[in-house]
Amino acid sequence: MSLFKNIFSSKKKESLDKGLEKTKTSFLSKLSKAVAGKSKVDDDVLDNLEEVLVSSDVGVTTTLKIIERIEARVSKDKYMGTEELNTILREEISGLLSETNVGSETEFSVPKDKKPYVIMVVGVNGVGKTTTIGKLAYQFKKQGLKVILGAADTFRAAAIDQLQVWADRVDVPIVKQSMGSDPASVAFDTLSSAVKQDADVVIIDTAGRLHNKVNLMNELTKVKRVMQKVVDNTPHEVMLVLDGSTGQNAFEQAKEFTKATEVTSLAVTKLDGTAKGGVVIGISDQFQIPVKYIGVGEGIEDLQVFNKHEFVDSFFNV
Ligand SMILES: Nc1nc2c(ncn2[C@@H]2O[C@H](COP(=O)(O)OP(=O)(O)OP(=O)(O)O)[C@@H](O)[C@H]2O)c(=O)[nH]1
Repeated sequence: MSLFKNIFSSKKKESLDKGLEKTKTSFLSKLSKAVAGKSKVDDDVLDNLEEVLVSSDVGVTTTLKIIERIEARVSKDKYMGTEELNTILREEISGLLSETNVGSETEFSVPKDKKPYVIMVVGVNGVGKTTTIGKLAYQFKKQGLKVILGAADTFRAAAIDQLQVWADRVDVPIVKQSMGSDPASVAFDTLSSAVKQDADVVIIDTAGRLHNKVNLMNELTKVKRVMQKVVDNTPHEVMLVLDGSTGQNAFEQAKEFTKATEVTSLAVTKLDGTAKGGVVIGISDQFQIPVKYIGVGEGIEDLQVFNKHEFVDSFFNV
């Protein structure tokens, strides 16, 4: 590995460790309480562990899966000391994440055979959608790719303004219209402009009003249909942004959005500043949709490509 890559990975690790600090501290302290005074993993310890995982936002279904696996190991090995629990939990969570086809990437990238590569971003207000688009544009631009943003969240003027702020910050072009205009028309203009300018990546912000699912579904369907008039088979990626700090709410939003449109990737934001980072484990396990990115801070560099091995390492390394 080159020196540059080494420096980069250690910076990434540092920022991931820092981002997951609250989740980790809370999780490990609950875990040590769960085994306090016990030398062997028994039914009581497993019950406590179940509570720890559920209260760490791993989600009930995924928690039960993990508990069942540990139970099976305990009954096979006959004896398991509580001091081994951390290692065993780490192995089981790693194993669980390895079974899904997610989180093996380590670098920001877009397929080279799709130009422009079109990402449509969905998610409710306030989850960090605009920030994630800005951070992503920054990463792609850093690689020398030509990026264009489309402000198709025309429902609120603030959404357009915020995207403009990020476009200025990253220094990439943005296509926008006035508030209230047709999002599909903005998407059309953005793609046309991308084709004309020979852009590599297009990121389209859309409104995510969940209070009326039928409207949302119709709107997203229309945006997609209109995009396809300009570039075949677009969007190539529909990315749902979820706020990790909302824990179980993020699960609910994932369920609702996947009903309204075909979501192909997830970004989980605000993992720093929350103890609910376990949500990434549950979401990765339960939705057959890759968590591609995680937000670990408000800064422009604070978006990471989600890698399950790095995540589990950071989670369990004390
Ligand atoms: N700590 C932290 N804050 C974040 C992260 N991602 C976004 N935020 C903050 O979350 C707030 C909302 O982010 P926006 O990007 O404006 O959210 P949005 O989903 O576009 O919401 P609207 O603009 O209201 O539609 C901002 O204050 C961001 O700085 C993250 O990974 N960590």
